[in-house]
Amino acid sequence: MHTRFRGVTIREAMLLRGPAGWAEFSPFAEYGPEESSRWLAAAIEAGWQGWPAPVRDLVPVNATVPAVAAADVGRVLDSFGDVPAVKVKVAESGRTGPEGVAEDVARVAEVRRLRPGAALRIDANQGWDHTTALAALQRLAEYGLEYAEQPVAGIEGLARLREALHAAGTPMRIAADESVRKETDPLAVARAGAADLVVVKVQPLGGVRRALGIVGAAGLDAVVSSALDTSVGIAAGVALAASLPALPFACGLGTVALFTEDVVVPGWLPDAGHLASGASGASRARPVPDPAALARLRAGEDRQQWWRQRLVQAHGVLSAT
Ligand SMILES: O=C(O)CCC(=O)C1=CC=C[C@@H](O)[C@@H]1C(=O)O
Repeated sequence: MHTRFRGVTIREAMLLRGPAGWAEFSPFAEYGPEESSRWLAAAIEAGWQGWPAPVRDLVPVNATVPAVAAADVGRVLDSFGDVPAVKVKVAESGRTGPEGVAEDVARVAEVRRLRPGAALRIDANQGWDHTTALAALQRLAEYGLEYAEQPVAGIEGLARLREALHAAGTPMRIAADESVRKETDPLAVARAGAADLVVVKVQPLGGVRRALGIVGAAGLDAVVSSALDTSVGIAAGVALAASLPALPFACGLGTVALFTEDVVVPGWLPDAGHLASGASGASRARPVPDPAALARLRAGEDRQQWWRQRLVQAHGVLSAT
């Protein structure tokens, strides 16, 4: 990866080839069999079932700006090209005190300076406490945020913050991410009225169809994001975004731009701020890995063995349910 993101600089993924096309199984290294089993369900859908037909061709995407210094923002933005929206990471672990918040504000201000017309959203990955979030979002509101993604942890935390922002005269849309994909009940946040929209990721939610069902049952607008997938996994995100009945916000599916290299050549990067689902009959709805890139990026034998073991364990969970 060009920049450390979510604590990683190397993204590992297992690729599978089924009759419907290539599929990705890439739960983060610290995830156990239970959580990984949903990622495997998504891979099985991708490789052995395929996805529902798209209802739109073009999926607008956002640039994703990791928690870099303000001076590096321009370089990151340039790698995404001209996009309609930018998501800025804030509240990085260990940087949630006053100094960290000042860095976050500087990063957002720099994005706003460089992309005055873009829709802007922040993602705190539940890193702030209530007081810090309230103060930080009131400062950040000045830059015109379309929403704040998971500023604090928990469904009750989101609801309380949303009300406090209203009461303080700075109402702001709240998006739930961890409160959807990490909860045993992904609909609880919607039922509690704790968020205005949901962020949905295909692999953590167990596939395109399951994610579609969750969005429908939640009755909220949805933003589809990547799980930092290779272009093979991005195709599943595009399939979901292209089959949602409504797509009012740009999606976090441009993350191949954060990689130095991808298994598909060229990687699936936004073109004029969009990815094409192939609904129009054109294009590359099912990307195919490049054999030379696969050979170059192949993990060592031990690591491959570890991934095979994870696959077997995740499969064990799936077949027991
Ligand atoms: O939503 C985006 O713009 C890109 C995807 C993204 O931010 C993430 C992908 C994978 C892991 C997460 O830490 C992170 C997120 O929190 O949404």
